[in-house]
Amino acid sequence: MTHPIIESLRGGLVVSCQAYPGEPLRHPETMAQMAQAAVLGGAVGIRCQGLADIAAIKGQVGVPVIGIWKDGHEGVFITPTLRHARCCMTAGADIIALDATRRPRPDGLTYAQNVEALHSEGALVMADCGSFEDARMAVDAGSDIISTTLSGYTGEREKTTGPDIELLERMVATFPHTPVICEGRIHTPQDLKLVMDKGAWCAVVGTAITHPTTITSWFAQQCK
Ligand SMILES: CC(=O)N[C@H](C=O)[C@@H](O)[C@H](O)[C@H](O)COP(=O)(O)O
Repeated sequence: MTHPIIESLRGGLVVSCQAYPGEPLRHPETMAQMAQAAVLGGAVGIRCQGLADIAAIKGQVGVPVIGIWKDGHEGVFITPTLRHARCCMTAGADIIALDATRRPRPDGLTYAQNVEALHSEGALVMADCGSFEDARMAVDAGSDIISTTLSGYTGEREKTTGPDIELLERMVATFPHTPVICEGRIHTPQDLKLVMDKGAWCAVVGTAITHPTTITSWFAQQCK
């Protein structure tokens, strides 16, 4: 049976609210306000980064929160170790998203060992995959959700202009018993409709909703 928290995301839009060190919106309260605004617009879940943001957002919204902790910029950096994952749990995340590539992890544990430990502690795990082979590994490891998050960022898949539809379709067709989230480069409502039509359990949109600097640049480029 699908866990009620995952069931509540089915068919809906999850909004990723993230701002990075040095960026003007980098403040937990600002991200919590962003998350509240997204929920008012119809988001069924929020994805967010960093312990302070997870806690601030959990304090303000009733929808499930997918928590990550990005540490570093190279190799495995999305919730790279079991320690990072446990901290996300403690901060209040309902679902912990982890890098689910087949690359070595900084603490020497395998992805499967992370899932096993987190499940024994009551967490739900979302696998951020960069390829079909990652998705297979993540399903074999017992992930609660698999996603296309890292497609185009790990060298295994070309970085498509929009979402990686080909990978999404293959994951949906091959793993019918594991919810597949489409995440990454969904930039328009039309992109979102397409990924839902292709069988995504739900979709995560970040930049196109919550990163005004990038959105502004899309418009500004048209003035040059
Ligand atoms: C690759 C990576 O680090 N992705 C991150 C994962 O949390 C975020 O930077 C993205 O904003 C998120 O995946 C949503 O994608 P998009 O912003 O394209 O809608």
